[in-house]
Amino acid sequence: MAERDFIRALMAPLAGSAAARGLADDAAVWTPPLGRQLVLTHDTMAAGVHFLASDPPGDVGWKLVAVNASDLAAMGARPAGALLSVALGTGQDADWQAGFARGLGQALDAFGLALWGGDTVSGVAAPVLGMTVVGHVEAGRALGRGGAQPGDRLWVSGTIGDAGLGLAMAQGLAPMQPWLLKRLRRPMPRLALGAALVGVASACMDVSDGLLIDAERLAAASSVGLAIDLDAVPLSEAARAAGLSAIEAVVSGDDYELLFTAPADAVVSAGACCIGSVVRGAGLALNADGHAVPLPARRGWEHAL
Ligand SMILES: Nc1ncnc2c1ncn2[C@@H]1O[C@H](COP(=O)(O)OP(=O)(O)O)[C@@H](O)[C@H]1O
Ligand SMILES: Cc1ncc(C[n+]2csc(CCOP(=O)(O)OP(=O)(O)O)c2C)c(N)n1
Ligand SMILES: [Mg+2]
Ligand SMILES: [Mg+2]
Ligand SMILES: [Mg+2]
Repeated sequence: MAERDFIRALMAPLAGSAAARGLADDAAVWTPPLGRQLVLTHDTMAAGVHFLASDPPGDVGWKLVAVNASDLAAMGARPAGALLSVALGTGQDADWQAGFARGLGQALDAFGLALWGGDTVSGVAAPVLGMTVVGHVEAGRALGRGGAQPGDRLWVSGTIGDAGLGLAMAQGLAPMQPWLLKRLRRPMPRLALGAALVGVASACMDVSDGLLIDAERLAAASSVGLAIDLDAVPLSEAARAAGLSAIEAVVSGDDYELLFTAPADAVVSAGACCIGSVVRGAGLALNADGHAVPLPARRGWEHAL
């Protein structure tokens, strides 16, 4: 398919907002809501690194939107629009492209994002997808990683470790369980929770690389320590049945849950679990069954450059 046909046939139908101008101009033109601050983020997904080239293309499209929306959720932002970068190889034929567009469109709809534009290239050895998303918050109210105070409690949404098990399944290393595979391939960013945490959470981030490595980042940004009770880390029924332990769950990554702190007297919405507290000092202290647990050497995913 020619680049212009890809844009006309697959992308333009997803780009119905006035801001996108039918993808017929050189750029989008968007009017931000009065008095709101823009929140902007970008995440990349590369074949072999973030997904398998053999994954269903609709799932790849969904996940690209979801991981970006998750960073908006972490900031307490309301989603507005997205710019998409597509670099494809010969393995991504017309069927793959149509499937990708379908999953992408489903996620844009699900998370309230308009497709505003992007860029398309071919000829790369392995597909690489990038997305910039734009959201907005009430001015001065964006959440961040930096506000945790000693005495606050530490919370996490949903369940942790499901996607890591899903990855082992996708790689053929564990018996297939559709619900866990779905947790890897169709993550549900916690947009409603993030928005509800504005004015409640003292610090917030999403968990993409692993709960421990991400908690270390929150602790460092807030200049505090975090005491984490491994027994309190929420595991799904499916993960327990698969034999997952908490110490495995907290380093597995791809969770796209929210990790946040709030004052001890704050009313935290349902769907989150208290897993510890904010303390003076630095770094993480792990506990299980009332005993200190040494920090594992590998605490999550980090790209080596
Ligand atoms: N290549 C880059 N150039 C500029 N900023 C970057 C780059 N990579 C990451 N960042 C910024 O660094 C911060 C942390 O990025 P990252 O670890 O990717 O966050 P997340 O895990 O939430 O996606 C973000 O504010 C992001 O915008
Ligand atoms: C094929 C494959 N291998 C490994 C993983 C696991 N994985 C790779 S990178 C990563 C962390 C998230 O990616 P990153 O680029 O750091 O996203 P960000 O934290 O910036 O949102 C995880 C969990 C995967 N999802 N797919
Ligand atoms: Mg990122
Ligand atoms: Mg993030
Ligand atoms: Mg991210």
